[in-house]
Amino acid sequence: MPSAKIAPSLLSGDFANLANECQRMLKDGADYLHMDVMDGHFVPNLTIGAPVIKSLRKHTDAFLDCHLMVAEPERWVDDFAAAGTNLFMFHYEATKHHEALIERIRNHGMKAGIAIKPKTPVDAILSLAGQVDMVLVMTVEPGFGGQKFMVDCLSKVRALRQAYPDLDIEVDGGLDLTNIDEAAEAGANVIVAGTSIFKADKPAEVIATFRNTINAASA
Ligand SMILES: O=C(CO)[C@@H](O)[C@H](O)COP(=O)(O)O
Repeated sequence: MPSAKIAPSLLSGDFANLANECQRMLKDGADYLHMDVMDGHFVPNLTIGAPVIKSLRKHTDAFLDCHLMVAEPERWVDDFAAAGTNLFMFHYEATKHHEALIERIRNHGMKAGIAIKPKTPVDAILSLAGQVDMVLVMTVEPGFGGQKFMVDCLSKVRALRQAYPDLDIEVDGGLDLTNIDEAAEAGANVIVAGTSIFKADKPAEVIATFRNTINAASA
């Protein structure tokens, strides 16, 4: 399995101080910055859009892992590419035109990712997973930080890892020091975490433990 990448979710950071929060996470060892984009339709919450990514890009060269929890993700490819997004992660449930969207994202110079909600079976994306740079298995219902980790979702990670030994498989939602072992054992290598990193006394130690646990499982 590929090496660990730890992606703090800025949803748990201070939105009024976003550039500094990103720098803080990078200094503490983050590999990616996970940006949660919510439209109030696909999920019952509203966060940021491409203008914020564009502003942030002026402050950092870091890998921006943008998770679009939006209806009609096709509408936003141009804007997010122009804003400086590295990876455009869309939801399987949000479109019927998966392959065309993957191609369009790539043609705009971004990496492409596909995400599934907890109730979506893994079979829905088993073949599509071979066409993307990263798959995201949600381990909470998308929309809010601070929810309880849904351990049952790890069976989907196991199935994906078995089918794709070299794929980046991301998990997101409720990840913390009590469940990172299970996520690692299932085969996840990209860890998104908001609450457990931002609320920690020493975020750098949490990030390091996540990384060591994933890398130990893949050794
Ligand atoms: O996409 C989402 C929620 O929809 C996540 O990225 C959360 O922001 C993760 O936060 P924690 O569950 O780790 O607090």
